[in-house]
Amino acid sequence: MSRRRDPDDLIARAGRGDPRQDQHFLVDDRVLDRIPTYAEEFDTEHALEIGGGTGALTDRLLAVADHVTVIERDRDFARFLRTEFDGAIDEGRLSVVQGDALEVNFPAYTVCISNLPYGIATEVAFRLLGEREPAVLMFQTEVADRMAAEPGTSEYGRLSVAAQHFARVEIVEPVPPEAFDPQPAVDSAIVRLTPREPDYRVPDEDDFLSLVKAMFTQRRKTVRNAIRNTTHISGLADGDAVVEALDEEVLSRRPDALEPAAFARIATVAAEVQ
Ligand SMILES: C[S@@+](CC[C@H](N)C(=O)[O-])C[C@H]1O[C@@H](n2cnc3c(N)ncnc32)[C@H](O)[C@@H]1O
Repeated sequence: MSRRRDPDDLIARAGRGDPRQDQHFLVDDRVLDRIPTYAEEFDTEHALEIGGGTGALTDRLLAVADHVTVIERDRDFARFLRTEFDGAIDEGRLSVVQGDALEVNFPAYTVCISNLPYGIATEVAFRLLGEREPAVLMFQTEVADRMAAEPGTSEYGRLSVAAQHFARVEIVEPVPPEAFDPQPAVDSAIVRLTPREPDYRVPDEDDFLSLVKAMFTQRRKTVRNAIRNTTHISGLADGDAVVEALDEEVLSRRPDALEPAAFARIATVAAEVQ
């Protein structure tokens, strides 16, 4: 790779990040250089970056992608990115979108590679999962662990089921606070999401995710009670009918022990009896 921009130089010119705005900029060149390598097996024709900041990662993405779209909420950093990368913009290789990543439309990207703003990382993850495109994302470790968690663990929850439903989830690198400026109060980890078809079917994706969301509000109850108590969240018209149609084996388990396929089975039975 040719010489990339120095992250400390970028901060010196763009200004330091404000932690209250989720602005923790990567300053460790080795981590910055490694991030695109985790996407080597993916189509990097159009990379989406959420939260461009001073552009240290944008610079690395421009070295591997034909086109990069950066979404940055902060007006000053968005303006800085447009000036700093005016050459790439003139060549038609970079688009800078100033706005909130939870609100703006995503372009038709082929891979998302981002050091996410942690305050909205879980919501962004749900949004990205629905896009069914590959991703390499920096999260705080606690969120990365939840995505990769196995049934029966305290980290296992709605995010685990959704992530594993859409993708193979791999934690590819732990990243310490010292890699950032300013340093976050938490440890971080890079997660790779490789889209895949699950080995089970769901009748309707939205209904499945609503059911999972509902059941995890009662994660330590039995499945029987969780189904009955959460119809206002799951949208099930008749929770009792669903319970009656399910086997005792699943009804007596707890939602936090159910693998994604078991939630899919409940969603299938629910669709049949509604
Ligand atoms: C953790 S920093 C990463 C910056 C840069 N990519 C890097 O790696 O150094 C997150 C960036 O997301 C931006 N941001 C925060 N909330 C955002 C939102 N809702 N939508 C888009 N960008 C946001 C912040 O201004 C900040 O620049």
